[in-house]
Amino acid sequence: MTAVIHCTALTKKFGDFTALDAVDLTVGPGTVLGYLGPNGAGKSTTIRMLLGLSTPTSGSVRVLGHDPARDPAVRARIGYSPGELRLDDRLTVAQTLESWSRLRPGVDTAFRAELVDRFAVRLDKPVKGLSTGNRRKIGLVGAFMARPELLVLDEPTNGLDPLMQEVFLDTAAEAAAAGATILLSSHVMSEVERIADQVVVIRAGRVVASGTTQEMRSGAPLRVRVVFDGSGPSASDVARLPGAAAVEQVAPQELRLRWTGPPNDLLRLLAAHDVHTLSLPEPDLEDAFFEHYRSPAPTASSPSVRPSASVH
Ligand SMILES: Nc1ncnc2c1ncn2[C@@H]1O[C@H](COP(=O)(O)OP(=O)(O)OP(=O)(O)O)[C@@H](O)[C@H]1O
Repeated sequence: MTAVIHCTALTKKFGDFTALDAVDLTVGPGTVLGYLGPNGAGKSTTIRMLLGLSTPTSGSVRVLGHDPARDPAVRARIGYSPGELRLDDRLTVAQTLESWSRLRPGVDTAFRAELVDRFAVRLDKPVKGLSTGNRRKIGLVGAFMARPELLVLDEPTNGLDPLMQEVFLDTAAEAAAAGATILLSSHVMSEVERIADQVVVIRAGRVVASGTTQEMRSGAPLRVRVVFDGSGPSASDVARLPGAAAVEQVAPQELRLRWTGPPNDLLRLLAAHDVHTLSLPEPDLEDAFFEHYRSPAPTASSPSVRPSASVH
């Protein structure tokens, strides 16, 4: 099966600065990929190369089997919602959507009208002076309206109110159900968790983790809270266990800590005491994500957790 996105050792330098460093990324058809990373991680840099808007310093990028910089026709098969949408300020919203529709084949005008309705877009407004959220909504209608094979969405909910975020998630889920491949760059874990099958986390231009949302969650530390009847183990005893981190004695009979891995050693230690309450909630993707923020930035000698990302 041909990958929809296939990047090999993708590298982008701006002068001496390496914004993206040998990223391998393979996204199979029909996959919804959450592409996550803190500010400046390299998400938009990757996206611009996927669209042929910028060329790699080294490495290769293939989108729908083509090199997007050499074969710009492939752009017509991609629905793109940029992080910052540039619009022609002389046009109205209706004229903007009409001009985009003329540029690309396959726009279903009935579906476009439905999207305008869903996203509560005011067609008669001049684009000049539109709010960030309203600009975002136009960009999303433009991305979805031709039912493209690949949707590349750069922080699509930035500036949207909660109702519109829901509309976006429903529309993206509908496109995915119809077989579209989606690359969703985001800071918002909850939305990624709702629709992504796979997650890739980049940081300082490198892939630091990748896997299914479930795998990401299971690799995340548990936030443990334990309250004892009587005395418990000392914080230093708990901190000596290899899975423990950030152990805090928050009250004479209460400990809080983060735990990574199977909790057997911890349970054995706790069982020697009289435990009143033990709370060990299921980690969520937010925890997994912030774990990658907290760990030291990757360097050449300490590469990523799983340095390449292959998701199908
Ligand atoms: N044209 C450019 N010239 C110089 N540096 C650039 C250029 N474009 C991006 N960078 C730098 O490359 C790094 C990655 O930027 P990028 O916009 O890809 O990050 P991002 O993950 O999309 O971040 P954000 O979430 O803030 O949008 C940043 O340090 C940025 O300052």
